[in-house]
Amino acid sequence: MLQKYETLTEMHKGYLVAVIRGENKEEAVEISKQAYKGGIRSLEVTFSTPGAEDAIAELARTADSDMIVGAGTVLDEETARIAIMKGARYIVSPHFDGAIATMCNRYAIPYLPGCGSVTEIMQALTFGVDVVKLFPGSLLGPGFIKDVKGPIPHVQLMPSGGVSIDNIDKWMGNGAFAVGIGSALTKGISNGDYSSVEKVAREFMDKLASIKEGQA
Ligand SMILES: O=C(O)C(=O)C[C@H](O)[C@H](O)COP(=O)(O)O
Repeated sequence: MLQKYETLTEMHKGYLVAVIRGENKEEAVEISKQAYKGGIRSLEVTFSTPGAEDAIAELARTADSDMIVGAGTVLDEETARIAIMKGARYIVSPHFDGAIATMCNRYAIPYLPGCGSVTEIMQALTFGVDVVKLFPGSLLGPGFIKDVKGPIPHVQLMPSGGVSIDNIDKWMGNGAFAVGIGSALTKGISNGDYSSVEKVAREFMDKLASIKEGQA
């Protein structure tokens, strides 16, 4: 299978995408490692982190084979190219940008652009996007997915923004492809102690397992 589709398949299977926003490269790497220890395989290192490209390079270099390192908050195609060259396996942005889509297509890297309307979603699909990020998820709400999948059943949507342990079942129940989790994962960090990230990641993993069990 083309690596692009392996990446998306793994993201769907793992279901949780950790959105990593650090004060610096070291913090981004530490949060990523803790999230991975807690069971989350997909790590989206955001470019709001100074030195994000170095964090991506380090994680991609040392990654266990099942770690999927991607780049988030990618605002332009130049940043997308840097991230891809450093080893990012997917690119996420808060908005849709045709130039980023074109750059990602050139390297067969999945692009997950943030969209908040059906027009934006259709524009993204037209540019070859396979999975659209719903952003901000907290404003759109889980029902948005079901509503959009009425007229556009083939669309794959990954909400990000406001996803928590208390609403993940609703996102899943409405057909989300995967979910992005940022602040819920890092809110317990205090005084350089990052162990809370592993703990919260485990709680998300447990919650996911119990939702899946309930569905079976
Ligand atoms: O900028 C991007 O490309 C993003 O991926 C934005 C993130 O999805 C949200 O910032 C995460 O939101 P919270 O989980 O509420 O912290």
